[in-house]
Amino acid sequence: MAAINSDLSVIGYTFEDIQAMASEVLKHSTLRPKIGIICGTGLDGIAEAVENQTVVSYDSIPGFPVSTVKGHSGHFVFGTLQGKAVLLMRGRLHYYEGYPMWKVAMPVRVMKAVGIETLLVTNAAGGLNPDYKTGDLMVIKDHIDLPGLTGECVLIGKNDERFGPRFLATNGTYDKDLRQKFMEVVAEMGHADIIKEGVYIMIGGPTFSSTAEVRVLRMFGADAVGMSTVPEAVVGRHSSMRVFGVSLITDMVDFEDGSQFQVTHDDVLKVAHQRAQLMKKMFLKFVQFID
Ligand SMILES: O=P(O)(O)O[C@H]1O[C@H](CO)[C@@H](O)[C@H]1O
Ligand SMILES: Nc1nc2[nH]cnc2c(=O)[nH]1
Repeated sequence: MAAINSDLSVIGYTFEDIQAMASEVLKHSTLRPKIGIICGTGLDGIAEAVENQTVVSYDSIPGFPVSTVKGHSGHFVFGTLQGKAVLLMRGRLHYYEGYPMWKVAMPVRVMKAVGIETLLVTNAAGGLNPDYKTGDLMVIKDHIDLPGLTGECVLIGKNDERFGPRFLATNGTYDKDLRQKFMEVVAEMGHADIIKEGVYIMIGGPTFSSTAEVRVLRMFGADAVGMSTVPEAVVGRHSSMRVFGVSLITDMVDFEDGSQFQVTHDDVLKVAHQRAQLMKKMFLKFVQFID
């Protein structure tokens, strides 16, 4: 593998680095999945449903970063869901862990090189829309890339056209058919009451938002806030993948000055675990409809 970042005119991993990592991952399985799933904080229950599992630890892949956050275990899982080959990431990378933005989403390029065409992303998020409740699911219809708007877009740096175009349109990032199908699946399962569709805003973290910040995020038109997903979705689209995202609302953010409620990561994990089984069932049904 080429030395990572040895050429300072290149920000990030070269095309050859990514191909080498994908070859390393592919050595572990004869499956050739076209569906990739990134599990959000505490949301890797779906991995339990994967049959014929092969696990590939991130630290066994030369040059691959490791996840450092509780609730993100740090490996790929190959296997089948309802007979369909899938590749799961149990553990994502976050900007606040200290990784530069281009590194946060590099696993999506590895997934693309492995053959993934449809990327399903989950996350835990704080509810900003006052109509939402803890435990609701929000299908992401659009996002606000707050780091991107302030100069930390995931695509900053020299662009290799083999990854995708220099300039990327990000309207329509979240595939309309997939969104509709997920909503239908959830409604058929009798859970129409907990499913919403809304706008996800990414903040850098790791601080949860102050009350004044929450007001700004709401003014921007966001329905849920979190610290991930957007770089992955943008790189997914840059790689011509179909992208779908869903947020589990793990807490309602504090709208009132002087509120005593202060969310913790353990609160987030608790709600994620409470919803794990239901989300697993939803994904089992949903993947049946993905080509
Ligand atoms: O976005 P995921 O990885 O699901 O995790 C969310 O939960 C963590 C905070 O508890 C943050 O990392 C936030 O982004
Ligand atoms: N309030 C809040 N809750 C979350 N749950 C998961 N991520 C977040 C976040 O960024 N803010």
